Amino acid sequence: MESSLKNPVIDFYNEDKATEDQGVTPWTLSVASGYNLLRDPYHNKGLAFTEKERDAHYLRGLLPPTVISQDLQVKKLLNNLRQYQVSLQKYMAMMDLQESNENLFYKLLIEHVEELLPVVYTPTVGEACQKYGSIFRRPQGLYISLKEKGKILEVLQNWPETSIQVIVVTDGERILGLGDLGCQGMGIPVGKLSLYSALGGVRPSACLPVTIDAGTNNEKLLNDEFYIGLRQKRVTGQEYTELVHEFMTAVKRNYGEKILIQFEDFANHNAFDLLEKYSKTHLVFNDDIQGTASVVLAGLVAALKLVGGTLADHKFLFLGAGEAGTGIAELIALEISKKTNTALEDARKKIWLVDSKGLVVSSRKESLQHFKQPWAHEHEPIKDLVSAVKDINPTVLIGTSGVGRTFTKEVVEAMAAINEKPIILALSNPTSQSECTAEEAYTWTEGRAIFASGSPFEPVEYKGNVFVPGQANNAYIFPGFGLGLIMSGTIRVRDDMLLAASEALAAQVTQENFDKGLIYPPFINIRNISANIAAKVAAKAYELGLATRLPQPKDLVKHAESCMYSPSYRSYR
Ligand SMILES: NC(=O)C1=CN([C@@H]2O[C@H](COP(=O)(O)OP(=O)(O)OC[C@H]3O[C@@H](n4cnc5c(N)ncnc54)[C@H](OP(=O)(O)O)[C@@H]3O)[C@@H](O)[C@H]2O)C=CC1
Ligand SMILES: CC(=O)C(=O)O
Ligand SMILES: [Mg+2]
Repeated sequence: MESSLKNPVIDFYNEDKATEDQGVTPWTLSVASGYNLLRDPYHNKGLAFTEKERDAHYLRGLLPPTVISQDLQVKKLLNNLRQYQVSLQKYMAMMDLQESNENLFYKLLIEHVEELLPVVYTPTVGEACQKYGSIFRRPQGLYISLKEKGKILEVLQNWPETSIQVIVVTDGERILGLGDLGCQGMGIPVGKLSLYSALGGVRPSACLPVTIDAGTNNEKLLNDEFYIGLRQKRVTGQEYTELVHEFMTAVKRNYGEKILIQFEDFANHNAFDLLEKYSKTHLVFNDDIQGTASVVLAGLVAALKLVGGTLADHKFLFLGAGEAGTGIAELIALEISKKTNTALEDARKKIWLVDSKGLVVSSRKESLQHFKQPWAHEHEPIKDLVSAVKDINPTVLIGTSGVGRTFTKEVVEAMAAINEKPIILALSNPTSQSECTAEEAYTWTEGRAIFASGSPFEPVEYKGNVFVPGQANNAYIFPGFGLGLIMSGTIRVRDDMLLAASEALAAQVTQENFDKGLIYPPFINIRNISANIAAKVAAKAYELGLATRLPQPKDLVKHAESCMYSPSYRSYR
């Protein structure tokens, strides 16, 4: 990748802002041209180069004579993608496009987000990570392994872009509900950052995917000849801590105080501690703990319109007491506590969690990990979920176990027996790990469930009615949340910002959505939704005195929209 990357010759995205915010030179005389221009994914337009551009940039003869519009390119690519029967082939075609013509990739993704989200994100990204070694073509992010220990700052400087605003980092130990995929977890930061740009409008060149390779305990990968990571067991303790700390320190040193770092798909034995440790010194958030919490709270608040009552009137039961489960539980409790002016401990009493050993109860407290302890209420032990449902009588059942088909017919029927409109959220990803399918949820509740899942399901026909399941995925939150932090120059994340994001998302659910039983707005409006989320998050940051970009813009929604990356081609002078 040559210098043209850093010195675009185009009417650069939001030039004035880019200059002011990131110190980028907006105009430069260094011109990528000819063959190199066609090989430069950031400036390539393929057949859309105009006659004048072909003359000016030495492209004559390098392209066939026809000139087509970007819209026609999108149409052609969509037609081509639809020919593939296998999702992974679609994924690879999308990755090839991203690596050959970035603007076209984003235009296609933005304009057909509902069709293509399952391709670049869950569920297909899960399979892509499992097979990442076999399908690996070109690096899409930075690999920081134990081999780089002691020189991580230099490694960061190898990345061709300098004005990075957001990093998504994983160590690959808990990739979706697929377990430890080691270095091949890279598909997740790459996918998440594609959504930062497509859904949240963060400039693609400001995004950096990172995978920390501290080894893997996945024997299958260790024995796989195509595995791309270190062939050793994971390091733990001091060695792991030092590696991550060196990375965190180098990132701040290289990119400054306002660089946003999103932790993604770390195992829970590291995730909570890293969040706690670095939230004091860095702009960090954990998507699985906090982003998920914000999206689920939004869905539940919206669902109140369908089921009635306040959040405090409901009772919540989780299958899975890890990052997602306890993260969501805590934000629900916080919201209830704030809204009803009650103590957090009392609000927590409305929430129950089941882990692999059964209901989390006080008699287990000594042996529980610290993040489960606030949920260890007084109750006799219960081993299985059906008994827990029958005993606790929840109005809301949330799956965050990472284990598929754990909401059995008996469990769902028990929910339906207790509730007129049971709220059932099967959040585990990818589709194979979903606690139940949409069809099961609607059939077993005779069409009464309010259902959403982490990975998408098709609409279901049941007794002549069509039920449209929602997608409860943190993808609704993190792109807009990140945009809000970046555009306001915020330096720390606070729970109140997550609540603000949640409120903004819930407010985007329309009567038309409710009439279809939906508790989330469709993804088709996501850029508008993200602008609203960004505005609320930024407003909260200004209110808390954590935003550094002053003065505060008067209309934050308009400001968010004006900051958003557009994938339309610019004309090359
Ligand atoms: N929809 C969305 O936006 C998101 C979805 N997720 C999904 O949520 C799932 C869990 O992620 P995360 O919370 O980070 O994972 P964790 O590993 O932190 O937590 C998993 C929890 O599930 C429990 N568990 C595992 N197996 C069973 C079982 N058979 N019965 C009951 N409980 C069980 C574990 O129990 P124990 O503690 O005893 O081991 C643990 O408490 C993943 O599939 C992930 O893809 C995550 C983030 C966002
Ligand atoms: C969606 C997501 O972040 C997860 O499943 O881990
Ligand atoms: Mg995740």
